[in-house]
Amino acid sequence: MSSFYAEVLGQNGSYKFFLDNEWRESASGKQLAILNPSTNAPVYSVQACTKAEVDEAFQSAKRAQKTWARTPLWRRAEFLHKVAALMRENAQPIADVLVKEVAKPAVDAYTEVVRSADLISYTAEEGLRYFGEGKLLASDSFPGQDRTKLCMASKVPLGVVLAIPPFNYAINLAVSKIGPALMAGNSVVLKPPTQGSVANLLMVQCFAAAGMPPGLINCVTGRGSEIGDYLTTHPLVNAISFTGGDTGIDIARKAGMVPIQMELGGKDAAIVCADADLAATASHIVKGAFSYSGQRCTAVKLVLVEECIADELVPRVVEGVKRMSVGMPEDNKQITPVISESSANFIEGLVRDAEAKGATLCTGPFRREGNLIWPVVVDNVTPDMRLAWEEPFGPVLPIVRVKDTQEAVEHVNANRLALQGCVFTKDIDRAIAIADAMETGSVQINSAPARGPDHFPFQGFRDSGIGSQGVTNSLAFMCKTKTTVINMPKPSFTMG
Ligand SMILES: NC(=O)C1=CN([C@@H]2O[C@H](COP(=O)(O)OP(=O)(O)OC[C@H]3O[C@@H](n4cnc5c(N)ncnc54)[C@H](OP(=O)(O)O)[C@@H]3O)[C@@H](O)[C@H]2O)C=CC1
Ligand SMILES: O=C(O)[C@H](O)COP(=O)(O)O
Repeated sequence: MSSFYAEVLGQNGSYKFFLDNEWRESASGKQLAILNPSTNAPVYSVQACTKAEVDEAFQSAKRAQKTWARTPLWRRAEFLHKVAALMRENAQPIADVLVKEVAKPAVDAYTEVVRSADLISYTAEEGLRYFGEGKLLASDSFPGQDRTKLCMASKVPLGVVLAIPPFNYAINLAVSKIGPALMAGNSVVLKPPTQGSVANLLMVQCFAAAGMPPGLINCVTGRGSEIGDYLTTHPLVNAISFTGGDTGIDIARKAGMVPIQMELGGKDAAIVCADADLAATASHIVKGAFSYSGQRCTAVKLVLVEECIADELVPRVVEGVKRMSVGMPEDNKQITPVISESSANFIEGLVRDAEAKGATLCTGPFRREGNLIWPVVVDNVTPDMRLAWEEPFGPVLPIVRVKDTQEAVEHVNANRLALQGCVFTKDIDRAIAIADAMETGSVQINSAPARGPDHFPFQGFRDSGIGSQGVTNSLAFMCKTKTTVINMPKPSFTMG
């Protein structure tokens, strides 16, 4: 690894954590092993930070925030542009680490880092406009009021933001929190996913090298199950931005009066109408379901197809899936090992449950070597099967044959998860009617679900989230409104 990262790695081969612009080893003396999903062997290790170090991280972030909030907006933007440039320069080493930590195909890992740099640049520009404007309200628009009060509504920072991203977009979902938080004048305590920690530490080095004031971002490493509660209930937390699974529901319950932004799991369904272009639909479904081996919150995790065309659609999907390459992320295969052995066991359990209850495995017998699972298309899934409702987060695509689109919509709306969905039809009126009836955060018409482009609003309903992301909505989350009212002795009308 280049000298750019010399300070990040300790002499004992373990990666350090970052506090007050210093790379440090934890006083715990304990390191966490990160297993390479492709081999299940340790590949890196990081510090298991102590509660005292978490306290220090928050205290230092609190100090830094006071100064940062007084830093002119254009300087905040200038800083973020420098970070983005450094991330582009260092995209390859960060991507190489992602390949080993989370088994993301090499090209996709690189794309994620570049996309993240672009997100930072966009946030800097959008933030300049967003925070550069406030509102002036006059009292006489309210019934019975004279024009004696002028109200200035401005956007002020929240304070210290706790950012917790998941493994699957460890860099992109870290910067989608950090960028808006910093533009708004907040400081950040970052708790990276354990698998994805080293990539996050290298990313933090890009912030440090861009001239970051001490404490503006502190990055503490450790297992969520060990230090998670301590972090999320810390008295110095002023906001939490979390992306992950159902853990987020527990965090939300405990958060109290702290503003939270939650992006949680999904069970994104593709509704296929009888009049859809089946070749294009099958191609969107295959890509949507199996990119990064289905480990995307926005992956197609269920197909609901009108039964009159199911026998035409399913073979096209299966044909596409059989063409996918399976193997190691370094070789840039499309299907790579899933994140962990326990995840692979969970995915296998869902498939076995469906098989035992009479579903059809269209891609042949279930095949798995370690964490590598060959892609599975499961047809004739029925509502009594777990696959009809649960999120596999793996390369498995369940297909439910429905009598009509009303049954499909009812199925979508009965799930506790409600992130995205999509509908395929040539009839735009029908597409709009179905999209309106689907009670999910987003609906794509004639394409698979996707988060990007990253400035689009992105939100989950029900157990899939609280609040909305996308650059502008995240900027809005990262601030609060403050009003200052000018009271005048008598009504005053401009130019009046
Ligand atoms: N809606 C969306 O935008 C997205 C949702 N997701 C969802 O995320 C899930 C997969 O990601 P995964 O990383 O496995 O999710 P997890 O919920 O397991 O972990 C997410 C993050 O939370 C941390 N964490 C774990 N326990 C706690 C705790 N008690 N308190 C605070 N933090 C904790 C993890 O750290 P550690 O790694 O140390 O356990 C990790 O950094 C899927 O359900 C997926 O759908 C993923 C991407 C986007
Ligand atoms: O959270 C996720 O899984 C990703 O943000 C999905 O992003 P994409 O849909 O643009 O791949």
